[in-house]
Amino acid sequence: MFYDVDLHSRLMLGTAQYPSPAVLAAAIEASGAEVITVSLRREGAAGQAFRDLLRQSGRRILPNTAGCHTAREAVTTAQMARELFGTRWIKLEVIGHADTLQPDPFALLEAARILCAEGFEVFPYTTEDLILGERLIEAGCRVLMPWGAPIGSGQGLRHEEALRSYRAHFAGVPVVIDAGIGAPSQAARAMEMGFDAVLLNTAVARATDPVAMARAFGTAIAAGRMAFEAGLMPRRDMAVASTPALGLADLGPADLGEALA
Ligand SMILES: CC(=O)[C@@H](O)[C@H](O)COP(=O)(O)O
Repeated sequence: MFYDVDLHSRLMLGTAQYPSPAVLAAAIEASGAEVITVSLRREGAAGQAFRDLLRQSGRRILPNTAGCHTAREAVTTAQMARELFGTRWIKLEVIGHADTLQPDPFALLEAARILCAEGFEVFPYTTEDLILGERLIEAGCRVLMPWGAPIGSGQGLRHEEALRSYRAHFAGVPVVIDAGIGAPSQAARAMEMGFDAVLLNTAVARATDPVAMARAFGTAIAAGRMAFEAGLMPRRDMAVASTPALGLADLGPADLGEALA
């Protein structure tokens, strides 16, 4: 449940950097994603044609504030997005660092407070910091989106242990891994760890065949979730024989002699 919306697909797909609008449309279709995210600043919600393409996809649109560097910019962009797309959903990105594209935690929290108070349903792109997560919840966010790795890096779950703690700490909150996912196996891993969804863009848009890659991600994410729900076996440090010893002949020295006679 993401702000009282139940989704079947746990993949949220970005719409930037595709080789053509036709490939984007086909990738959305192949992915099975029910939520697509669009950047107002990067695409400039790029004209009517692009918006029409997104609407025709029939998917729920999650506008995002990618490219914003201050709380003020992000708030204004969110307000524009609400007008343009007629949605209260907003993926809130406030970038603090040009190299790492990592979130600015202070500006993020400031913007989240303002937007939640204005009735927005905020999906905050955040680090895996637990205290920041708590403050975002206090501000009114009902979803958290920690990064897997820096945007566009394809590194996967860079701080897996921290993300594991994050998942456990916010057990009752929908948590989406956002950014840095490079391969379907990494997305499946996130799902196996119990995250609620994965948001990604570059790995599909920049694939040699974006449509096939979108399908691969959709399948991997569904499989990862299925594995989580099936209950993964505990990881062990030592070997444990998988074949039961029960019922095996107990060939002591005497029996052995007989058997060989
Ligand atoms: C599309 C979008 O919202 C990005 O800012 C997002 O965080 C995706 O990151 P990747 O491109 O690394 O998947």
